[in-house]
Amino acid sequence: MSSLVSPKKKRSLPKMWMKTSVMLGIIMFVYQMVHPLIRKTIRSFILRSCDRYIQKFIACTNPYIEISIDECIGDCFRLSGYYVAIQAYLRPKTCQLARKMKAQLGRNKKLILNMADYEEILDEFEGVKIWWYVGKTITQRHAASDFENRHLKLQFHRRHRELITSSYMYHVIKEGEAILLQNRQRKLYSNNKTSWSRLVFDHPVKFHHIAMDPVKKKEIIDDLISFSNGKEYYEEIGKAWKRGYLLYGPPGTGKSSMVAAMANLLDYDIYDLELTAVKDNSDLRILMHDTSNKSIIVIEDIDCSLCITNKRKNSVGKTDKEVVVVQECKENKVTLSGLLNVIDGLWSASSGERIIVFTTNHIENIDPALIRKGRMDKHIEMSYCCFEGFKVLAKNYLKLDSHELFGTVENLISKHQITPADVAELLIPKTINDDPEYCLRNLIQALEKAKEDRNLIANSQEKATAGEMSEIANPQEVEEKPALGNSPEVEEKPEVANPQNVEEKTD
Ligand SMILES: Nc1ncnc2c1ncn2[C@@H]1O[C@H](COP(=O)(O)OP(=O)(O)OP(=O)(O)O)[C@@H](O)[C@H]1O
Ligand SMILES: [Mg+2]
Repeated sequence: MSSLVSPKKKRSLPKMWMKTSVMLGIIMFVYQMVHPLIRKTIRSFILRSCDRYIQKFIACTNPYIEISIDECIGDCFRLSGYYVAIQAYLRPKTCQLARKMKAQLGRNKKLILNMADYEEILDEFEGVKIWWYVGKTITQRHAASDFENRHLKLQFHRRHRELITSSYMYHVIKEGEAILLQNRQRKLYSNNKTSWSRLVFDHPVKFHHIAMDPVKKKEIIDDLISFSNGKEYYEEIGKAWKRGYLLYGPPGTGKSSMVAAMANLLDYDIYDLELTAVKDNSDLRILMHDTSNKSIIVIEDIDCSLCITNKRKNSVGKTDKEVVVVQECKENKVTLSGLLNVIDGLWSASSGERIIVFTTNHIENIDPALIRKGRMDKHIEMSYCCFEGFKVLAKNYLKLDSHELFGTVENLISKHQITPADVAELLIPKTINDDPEYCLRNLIQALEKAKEDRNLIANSQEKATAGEMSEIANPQEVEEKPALGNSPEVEEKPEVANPQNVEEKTD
């Protein structure tokens, strides 16, 4: 072999290497000498051109398509709703399949597991395999800090492009959002002048705790459920997806409890709007527009809230309480028309499902404009405790479905007005020795006392009316009374009342 290579060529090889090395050395030296910025540009140009060719090469040989979803949007401060929903959708599979996971503390200190960075899991949809992968890119946001922006990437074969883009992606987001909704921590918002502060809403009351006529209760539940499922229906009839409820009745009949039960049934937040804290109509508008979908906006005791009721406007013959309200009205500039405008504006401006609830002890004091159908679609009377309501409370508080004393309770409760709040209070065992029978007897005693009180009142009323009647029936007696001379006022009256008497005297 060695005889085939000429000695001249043998000598020129090391020479060539030397030349090339020198050339490379010079290039490297010049490259090092140029401005770092130019260096960076050259480097990224080379990388980009390589990357393009690499991508082209991969595209020719790789039949898989990728879609990526960023964790943050825009300015990197806002979490992408899609990302969170997809994470929720993948969570059950993550727990089953992922080898590396990240743990977070969620609602009620529940552990939430998500895929760790660079982890991959497999999903299947209508027999098609889809790979999900978590990646991240690091961007320099400030000189001092780098920002990690994660993304979820899904990979699938190009022959399933149509299925994935038109069905699978929607399926994932819909499922994910449903999971999020189920697990979300609901909020109770309360307002100051222009903003809301929030607390975790964790009221345990459900509809089965509410003591009321079961037929009426079912009607309300059906109404709420058909409202919450009625997106398409509301669209079809061209009506905003909103519903207004007016709850009225004496104190302690369960109006506030009903609002909490509604929120629990529909899984909504509650905005407890205190109108007396709001300065004027424009602040009210700000507050109302700052409420979110899937929420109940409740204005408690609407008749006492502001100068927006009939009674407050015509405040002749005011009671002390009313005087206070009228004084407040002068300072407070939220008006009835302002409230109506804001409610109607909110109805037309927002697209999601919302409920507004007014509660009152005095429906007769509310301006009809405020509660007309269309604004307050359903008027619900919360009334005194009936026997069916008592049974609900007995079941809740005493775990009793029946008892020999139920008959007595039924007999008494149908004749005497007692609020569910009072019944509930009487049925709660106060000491460890208070057995159900003791509590029932307490209730019976209270009902019997109410019966006696009512009889007493009725008797005294009867006497009073009998007295009045006899006064009207026998007017002479009335005239004669002054003659009895029992009071100084009566003594003076005849002289003024009967000028003839005076004349007679002078005669
Ligand atoms: N219908 C009811 N069913 C079950 N519990 C009730 C009912 N009504 C009242 N209660 C009990 O009484 C308490 C007070 O009731 P709630 O605050 O709901 O009454 P309200 O009608 O809103 O009174 P107010 O008009 O004074 O605001 C509740 O916490 C609950 O324990
Ligand atoms: Mg209340």
